[in-house]
Amino acid sequence: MTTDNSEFRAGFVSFVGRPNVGKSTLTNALVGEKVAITSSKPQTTRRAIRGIAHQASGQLILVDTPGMHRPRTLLGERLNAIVQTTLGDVDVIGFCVPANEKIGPGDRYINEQLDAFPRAKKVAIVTKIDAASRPAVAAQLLAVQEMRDWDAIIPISATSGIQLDTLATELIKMLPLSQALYPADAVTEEVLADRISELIREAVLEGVEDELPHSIAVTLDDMIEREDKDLIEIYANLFVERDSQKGIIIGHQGSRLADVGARARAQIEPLVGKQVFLSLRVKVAKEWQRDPKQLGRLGF
Ligand SMILES: Nc1nc2c(ncn2[C@@H]2O[C@H](COP(=O)(O)OP(=O)(O)OP(=O)(O)O)[C@@H](O)[C@H]2O)c(=O)[nH]1
Repeated sequence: MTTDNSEFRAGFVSFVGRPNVGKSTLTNALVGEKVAITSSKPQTTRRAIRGIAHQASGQLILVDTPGMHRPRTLLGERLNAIVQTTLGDVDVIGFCVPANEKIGPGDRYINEQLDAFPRAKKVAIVTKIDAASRPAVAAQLLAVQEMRDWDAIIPISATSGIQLDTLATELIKMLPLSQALYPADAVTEEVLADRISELIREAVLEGVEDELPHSIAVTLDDMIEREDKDLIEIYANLFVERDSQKGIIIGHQGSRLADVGARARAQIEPLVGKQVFLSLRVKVAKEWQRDPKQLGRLGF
């Protein structure tokens, strides 16, 4: 290991930004393994997930937060509280803004919130540069520069792998001198059950209508390692808010749910290194986003 190197740095970095700007995709690209779920639906990240990116010069511990936005429900308030606690603790905050969308009120709101964390270095990351023309990227870099006195401004593309090493190197330079905080092969601290739940949520979100994503929560009832076979049995619940949503998820004669199960299994099997039997049950928890008791039960 490189821990005896006196120049080695290690610390915590969190990416913030409007929903859908590419924070989870960036986390995954830096870590090189699927640790945070990504989705084309906004606001799908609900937990502070840690991914760890290892470089010769240091170790970046990535704390993935839910999207920061003006809260409208109790769930929204709790999510914002998670963001506040997380950001109070990190060495660097990476403010993400996509190259292919104009800076708007949502971006400015988040930028203003960053004043509350004077300890953290602040880096602007212009994401998705593969999806914008060169002049548009240049214009976005200028617009971002006007927002505050950043410690660095770095354009990247997570999906095309552009400038990811540069970003990692620059972020590591801003971390404190420290020996490695995790073993070199660690990619995440999140417990297996949480990662499995997130993969199931991701599978459910694929191809559903816009109103649904906020209304889905996944809990695991049980995970049983079979002794007679190379098999893990996973029993999971999908919570929705209304009966009508239950129908959407299950689909005609259970066809959608079967697809969801197949997609989730394909993601979970490489993670656990075994065959997976997955049982999904769809349940209705009325208005769970507004009910403190239910939120607690569902792990928020
Ligand atoms: N073209 C392009 N698309 C990207 C890039 N990074 C992410 N995306 C897409 O943008 C969408 C949102 O990405 P996510 O990583 O889920 O965004 P997020 O900011 O984590 O979103 P929330 O979890 O909702 O906060 C997905 O459809 C990604 O495939 C990129 O570098 N280039």
